[in-house]
Amino acid sequence: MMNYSSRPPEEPAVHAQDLTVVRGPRTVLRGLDFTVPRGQITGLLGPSGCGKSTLMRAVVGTQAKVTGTLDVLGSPAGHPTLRTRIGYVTQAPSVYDDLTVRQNLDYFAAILDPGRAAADRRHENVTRAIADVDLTTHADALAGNLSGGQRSRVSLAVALLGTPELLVLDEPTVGLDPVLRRDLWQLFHTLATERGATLLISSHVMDEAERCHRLLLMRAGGILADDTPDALRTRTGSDTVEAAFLHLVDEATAAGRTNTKETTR
Ligand SMILES: Nc1ncnc2c1ncn2[C@@H]1O[C@H](COP(=O)(O)OP(=O)(O)OP(=O)(O)O)[C@@H](O)[C@H]1O
Repeated sequence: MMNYSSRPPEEPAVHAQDLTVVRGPRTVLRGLDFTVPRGQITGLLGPSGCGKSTLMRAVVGTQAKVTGTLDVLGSPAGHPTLRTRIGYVTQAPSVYDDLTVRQNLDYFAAILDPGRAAADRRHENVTRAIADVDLTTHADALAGNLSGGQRSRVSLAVALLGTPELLVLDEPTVGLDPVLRRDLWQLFHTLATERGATLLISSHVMDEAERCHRLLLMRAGGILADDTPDALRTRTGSDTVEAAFLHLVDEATAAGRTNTKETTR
């Protein structure tokens, strides 16, 4: 179990101020301010191309041309000490097709926790991670013979190996059937409530927003809202987060029109 006793309770897992990212000729994220609280699930939602993956890459330290402030678990994003404290799952499953599920995990476990003395601990961690993602009955199957959803779950199991404090998951439920999606969201809640992990999860499926403790709603490289699902619904007088999002988009578009009129006057 992780020990958080030395950090102040109010310190967020992620703190961004004026976060800006340029990719190629484009400014993809424009001066974002937000925080991600510890021990909760924060959903990062918005339409395709709005900058969700870029924001996640910045948080895990793999994105170039990042300016502004971006602190992660008390250190600047990308700091070497963060490598073992963050689990990151990209949209493309990163598994070796010619290895079984268990062999894939054994391989990554050996990198994280090397040496003969750690063999028993590695075995335990690998078995737990495989069970966490519900692949115990497929542990000896070649990854190349698994379905797309099963391969994504192997990637997730790899990210769970080191018991990370912060899990950054880029669209982890894409292509999964409703039962698996529900089971994965149950796992995410268990990781937050029982293991104290912080989860930052992107999705463009609005019904998944209802399962998050907090939401960062994004649009066109900006943050449209940073609130709880309940507060968003109440503030916009909407029944669902999807309706709240559309309301906020209309509001932002109308405000943009007003600004344009004002500046062209
Ligand atoms: N290498 C690049 N050079 C220039 N622009 C890029 C590059 N990679 C991504 N972009 C642009 O940056 C923007 C944000 O991309 P990003 O992948 O972060 O969006 P996203 O919200 O994660 O989308 P999706 O939900 O489809 O994965 C997009 O408009 C994309 O076209």
